[in-house]
Amino acid sequence: MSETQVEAEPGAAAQIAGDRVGALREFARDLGERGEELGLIGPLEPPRLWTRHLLNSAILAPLITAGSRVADIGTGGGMPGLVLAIVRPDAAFRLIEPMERRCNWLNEQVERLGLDNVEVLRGRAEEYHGAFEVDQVTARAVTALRKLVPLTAPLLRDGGEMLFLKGASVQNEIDAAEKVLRKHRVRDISVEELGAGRLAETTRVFRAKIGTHG
Ligand SMILES: C[S@@+](CC[C@H](N)C(=O)[O-])C[C@H]1O[C@@H](n2cnc3c(N)ncnc32)[C@H](O)[C@@H]1O
Repeated sequence: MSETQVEAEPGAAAQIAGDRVGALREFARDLGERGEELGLIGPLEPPRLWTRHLLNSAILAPLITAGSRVADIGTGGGMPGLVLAIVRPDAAFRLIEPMERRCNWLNEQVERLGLDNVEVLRGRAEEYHGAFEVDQVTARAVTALRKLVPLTAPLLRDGGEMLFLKGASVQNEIDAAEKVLRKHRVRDISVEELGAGRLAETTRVFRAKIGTHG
């Protein structure tokens, strides 16, 4: 097993997670120790757990609105939904994940960390269309934008917001998604670079609203 990264940029972690940094560290420890064996992270990930996964997810926290109802799609081992739920106890998170083993892991962490703002829902995002409405939807590494928009837009209230962590080819994804963006009334699109001056690796977020209100 590879050695888990000693917390990179501890100053940044404390700054981003505030008084929740202890809980984030507990989660990091468990994910680093058991994540590979449980198939939650690849064998190359433990040495870059903080840089690539935890801080990369937590950096979205300031974009979560106080009191927001949030759905995270394809949470896997916890990124970004569980990390955000740890850092933002003032928002309510639904983590939607089809794989049973990953849901068991997420539920175990929710219990262990005493999180009362998280509900883990086993299934695919499309199974929850029409079941509830949220204010914000998040996702990382689930699918390309042209598929992600139809998966997530029906979960959002009119005026709700999409926050997707994306890689360097995000503009190509936006271009390829032109039709579905129009079909789902996605507006106010921006790509923001987060973490500049705080993290060694900055993160891109696709940010947009849907519908006509808000
Ligand atoms: C590559 S993993 C990424 C996991 C996590 N978001 C991360 O960044 O580490 C993709 C995850 O999306 C889930 N997934 C795939 N299709 C989905 C769908 N239609 N609805 C919800 N989750 C889905 C998979 O089960 C898997 O856990």
